[in-house]
Amino acid sequence: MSGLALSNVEVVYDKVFLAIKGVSMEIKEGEMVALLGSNGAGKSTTLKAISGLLGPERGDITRGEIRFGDTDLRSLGAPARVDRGLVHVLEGRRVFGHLTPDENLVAAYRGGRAERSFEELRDEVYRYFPRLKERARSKAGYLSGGEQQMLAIGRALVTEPKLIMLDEPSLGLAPVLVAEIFSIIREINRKHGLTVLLVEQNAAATLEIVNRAYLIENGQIVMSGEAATLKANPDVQEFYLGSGGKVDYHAIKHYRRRKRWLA
Ligand SMILES: Nc1ncnc2c1ncn2[C@@H]1O[C@H](COP(=O)(O)OP(=O)(O)OP(=O)(O)O)[C@@H](O)[C@H]1O
Repeated sequence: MSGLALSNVEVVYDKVFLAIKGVSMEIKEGEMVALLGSNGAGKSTTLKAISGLLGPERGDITRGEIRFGDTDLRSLGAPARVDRGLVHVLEGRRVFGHLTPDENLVAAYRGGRAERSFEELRDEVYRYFPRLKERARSKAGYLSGGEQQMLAIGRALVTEPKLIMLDEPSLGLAPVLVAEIFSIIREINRKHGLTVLLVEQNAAATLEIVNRAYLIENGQIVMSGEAATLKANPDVQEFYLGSGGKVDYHAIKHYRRRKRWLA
């Protein structure tokens, strides 16, 4: 069972700053779901709450429940969550720059706790990302931004995940590369039934590939639904897809009112 459910989760940083205000979300096994929102909306905080990485940031879950299958995640540390099949690809392509792609993958392999051999998992990563195989002997620090993102995803894949969380994989990449990476993620989701939670600011590209999405603003989920329904929603078009026409400054009051309504 690899479904994920957040129920009424609240996260506080430094004991005072309420960053996540009662977030509830559900991602069923095999689904590909997005969490969309602008800068500072609370997307990364939500992912860190799920993967158990809030501690080093002085963040605490002060309310709510996070379940993965039938496990309550709050009782587990971050490494134990990876062992359960939950992996988080952090924002910013964290790879070891002084190591080759092969060595980066070895470093992520779970050794004695893994079910499959390293070679098998590595070859699978290279099948998905053939560009990485071509660069297998260069230092990861010299790879392009897109290749580093592929390697970061590859490192997550060798942990044998059931659910992968990706924090803004499109950040700073050219649209053609975003399309390539998104389509590979979609293929892994479809062929291997890997459950995916994709955090993005790039709503237009994301709504093309996910089944469903949640929209987050100021630490609260303001809307959710099937990707096609959201794409057709005029508010989503205006605020997230930038296709609502030119901003009319006479209408700004109306815009603010609708924005408040959405929140
Ligand atoms: N370690 C931290 N300590 C204090 N406040 C934090 C910390 N990390 C994030 N915040 C605050 O929590 C809020 C949510 O931030 P978060 O990084 O989750 O947003 P985000 O939606 O991922 O944004 P971005 O797309 O810019 O990464 C913001 O107001 C941010 O300033």
